[in-house]
This record gives sequence, C-alpha cells and structure tokens, in this order.
Amino acid sequence: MRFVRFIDLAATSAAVSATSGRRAKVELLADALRRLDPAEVEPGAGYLAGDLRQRQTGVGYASLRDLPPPAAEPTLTVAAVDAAIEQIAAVQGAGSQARRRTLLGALYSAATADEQRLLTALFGGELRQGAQAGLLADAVARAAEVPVATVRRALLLAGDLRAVAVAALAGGAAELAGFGLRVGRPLAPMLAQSAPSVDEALAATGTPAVVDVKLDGIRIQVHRSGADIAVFTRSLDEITGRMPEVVAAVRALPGREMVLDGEAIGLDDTGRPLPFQQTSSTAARRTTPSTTGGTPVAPAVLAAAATTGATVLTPYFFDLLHLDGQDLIDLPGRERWAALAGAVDSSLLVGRMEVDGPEQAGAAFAAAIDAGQEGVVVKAPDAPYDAGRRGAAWVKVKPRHTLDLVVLAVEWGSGRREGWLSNLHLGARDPRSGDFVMLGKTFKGLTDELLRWQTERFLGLAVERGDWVVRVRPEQVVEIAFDGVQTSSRYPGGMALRFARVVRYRDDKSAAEADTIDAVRAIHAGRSTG
Ligand SMILES: Nc1ncnc2c1ncn2[C@@H]1O[C@H](COP(=O)(O)OP(=O)(O)OP(=O)(O)O)[C@@H](O)[C@H]1O
Repeated sequence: MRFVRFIDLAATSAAVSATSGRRAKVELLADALRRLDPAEVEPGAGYLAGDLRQRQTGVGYASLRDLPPPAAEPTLTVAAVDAAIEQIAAVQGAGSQARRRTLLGALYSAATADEQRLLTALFGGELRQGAQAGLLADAVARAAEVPVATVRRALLLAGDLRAVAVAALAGGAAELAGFGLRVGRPLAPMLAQSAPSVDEALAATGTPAVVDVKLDGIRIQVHRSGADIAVFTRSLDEITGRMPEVVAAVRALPGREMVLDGEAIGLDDTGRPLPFQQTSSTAARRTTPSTTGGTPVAPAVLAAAATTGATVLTPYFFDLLHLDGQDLIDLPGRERWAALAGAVDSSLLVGRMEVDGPEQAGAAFAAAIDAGQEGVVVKAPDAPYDAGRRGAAWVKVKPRHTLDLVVLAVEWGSGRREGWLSNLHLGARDPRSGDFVMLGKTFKGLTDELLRWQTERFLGLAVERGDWVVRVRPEQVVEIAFDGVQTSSRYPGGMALRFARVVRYRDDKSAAEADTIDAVRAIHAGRSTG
C-alpha cells in the first residue's frame, strides 16, 4: 500500500478553488483520485467533495478555536487523518469534550498550516456544496474511465458519492452496474414538470395516460427491511420519528423488503385534506428523535393523537421502487403500479384514473379539485422511475386561481413605462363595511395597449394625484391570476396574493360584484380553489 499524503489533497482542494474552468477542476480532482490507495478512496473522495465519512464528529466551531500551531513539515497520510477523525467521532460519555479536544489537538499539531485549513473546512462543512459533489462525480468518471452517465446513475441510486467512487475506481462500469437501490438508503425522488392545463400535460405525456390526485402533503420515501422502517423526505432527510402513522401502516404490510414513494397528509373529520400548513406543522411539532426500526413509539403517539384530537398524518402511495429483492425502477409505471397495488392495501393507494384523452383527464382533474385536492399529476404509464429527474413523464397541473378585484390606486411607471400609470393596487370587497381591503400590487401581464388604456381610465377616476401614487375611485374591476394567498403583515387584511398578474379588465362587472375578502380568506385557509 502506498498512502497518499494529506497535504496533496489539501493542495488539490486549494488548486480547485483557485481554478475557474470546470474541465480544469475536474482534471485536478481526477488526478488526485487516481493517486489514492484503494483503502483511501472512501475518505479521500469525501475530502475532495468537502465531506467527512463520519457524519457526526461532535466537533463544532467552538472546539476548533485555539488549537496548536501547525507543524512545519507534512507527515499525515489520508489514512492517518481518517483514523484520527474516526477516533474523535467515537468519543462518548463523561469527559468527552476534553477527550475530543485532546485528540483534535494531536491531529492539528501534526498538520501543516495548509492541512489545518482543509481540516477546519471539513469539520465546519464549509466545502460541502452540491457543485463540489457534481464536479467530483465527473472526476470519478474520468479517473475510472467510465461514462459520466453511469456514475451519475449510480449516484442517484446510492446517494453516496464516496461509495460510488470506491466502486468506480475498484471495478469500473461493471461494478457500477451492480449498483442497485439499497433498502434503507434513500434515493433522489422523481420530480414533476408543471403544465397550465391537463390538455397541455397530456400533450407532454402522450395518451393513454394516468391521472393521479395530487396530494398537498409531505413527500415520503419509506424503506422497509423486515422490522426496520425508515421514512425520508424529498430532500432525503430521515423523519421516521415524526411519522409514526406511516411506520405503523407500512409495518402492517405483508412484504418484507420494500421502498415506497408517496405523500403523507392530514385529513379532516370528513376525510378531506387539510391545508398544507396544518400537515407540515403537525409533522414539525413532533420532535420524537428519529429511529430506524421497531420502536413502540408508533402506537403510543397514535393513541395520544386519538385522545387529544391531534392531526393524524395518513400515507398515500403512488409508486413502488423495490419489492423483496427486486428493483422496480426500470420497469414501466403501469407494472410498478400493479406491484404496488399487490403489495399495499387499496386504502393506501393514491387516487388514480386511467384516461385516453382530454375529456376523461379533465373529468379526473375536476373530481380531484372537488374533493379538495391540490390538483393532479398526469403520468406516462410506460415511463421508468427517473430518480432525481424532472422529466416529461410526470406533469403536475394545479388550478389557476383568479379573483375579480378592484383597483384602489395606481403608481406611475418608471423606465420603459415612464409616463404611464402602471403598478395597480388591488383590493377585495369587504361586504360588511362596503370598503375595499388591499391585497397586493401588480404590473405583470399588462400590455402596452392596456397601459395606455388604463392611464387614461385611472386619471379619469383619480381622487388624489400624487407624484408617485394616484388614488382612484374604487370602480374598475380587474381579473387577477395568482398562485396562492399568503399571510402578510404588509396589508390590512393580513394576507397577500402570491405572483399576482393581470388577466383582463372586467368592464362587465361593477365593484359591488367584485370578489370579497371572505373569498380570499377561504383560499388562504385552503378551502376553496378561487
Ligand atoms: N400522485 C402524486 N404523484 C407524484 N407526486 C405527487 C403526487 N401527489 C403529490 N405529489 C407531490 O407533488 C410534488 C410536486 O409538486 P409541487 O409543485 O407541489 O412541489 P414543489 O415542491 O413545488 O415542486 P417539486 O417537488 O416538483 O420540485 C411532488 O414532489 C410530490 O411531493
């Protein structure tokens, strides 16, 4: 064995930061990878990606202060650094802080100034960025002489760059091909594109298609291996301890090994979905430490929830990625669904309809919205599970919210819109007082023609002509599209529209027919689709 000096990795790391071209960076990293002894690839690839193999070291910023002065000569190998960090991470129990500091002191006193800098960056997580991991994936491909796509696929499945580097450098493409999904280790979930209508979604997926209800809850990837169950989020964080209902539901299934993809959501007494905020705050309030495995926490928390009336989070699954030793991700969606339907109780399946055209798809969309759901996800039935990708095989469609609001004031435009009345102040009617409650402003969606028209119109309605804002009689109704209603302290109603844009002026409606603040509150509470 010929271990690589830690100083060489410190030099590579510094050189990569100082180089601007991506290819040059990849080349530097590939060179460093090639020189690592097989036993050092795991920690070494991690250092190059800015990551420690030991996830928890117990070393915080405070313990990195006032450490010994650097050594004059480099003597550390990558293997020695890894062994020292392993020892530090293993410290436990009484007096652990002092013991950790002693070990840390010994490591730092053996390190040169450059090496100390890299160590501190690694302990502090300063180098841990997606970009760095992306560069290293390319460098692994280069060093191992395998296609980048092969490395990336293994990475999506394994989620662990160090393991992929080890396999690629030891056995090349053949070794990487054996990289299946591993139960217990999360993989990047497949994502959806979005379309403004089901018709456009179908144009992307093709027909026939399936239309899933889109639940506005928390994405869950559930891994079960015997009695061990782990739940991961969309960003691959483990939240097992916060999802006792999900654990209980999956534990009751007959399969031994499985990886399920779905959504957890709170429901009201009638079985309709609760607003997302309620689902997410329910999960956030549960601080139960995450546990992988058969703990009795589930029934206890469930019983407590039942007696206190607290929200229960119900899982619904839409995909099955692994079942009893077989990876399913490369199978067509309809085969994965058939396997899912055979593996879980039908009450745990997301609502799905097969459609052969726009008419059926439109009906499925309307039914989902009627049931209080957020929208639908239209899926191509033959597509594989594209981990980590946002392909055209899944397309989400949400209803467009629109409201007819009243213009309360307009701001003079600047730049290209100088001289035109541009930014509209929008209000909803308060049916009790007859006043209008401001909800936001927008100049989006206004064409030049509309700007001309509205300048004349609002000067005619002006009651107060400021240099900046012109207040108007609240008479002009405008149809506004928006993405949602959020809580806001900026406006008197405590709510603001997200991404408001003008659809058209409604000359056929009077201000008395404009939408009310109650309608806006209902959308805010997630009870209506506007
Ligand atoms: N039946 C379903 N099939 C796939 N995804 C679904 C389904 N129901 C709900 N979802 C959720 O919808 C999400 C995508 O839509 P949404 O716009 O709500 O999420 P986002 O966080 O804005 O975007 P994204 O997750 O696509 O980056 C998925 O990540 C998943 O959590």
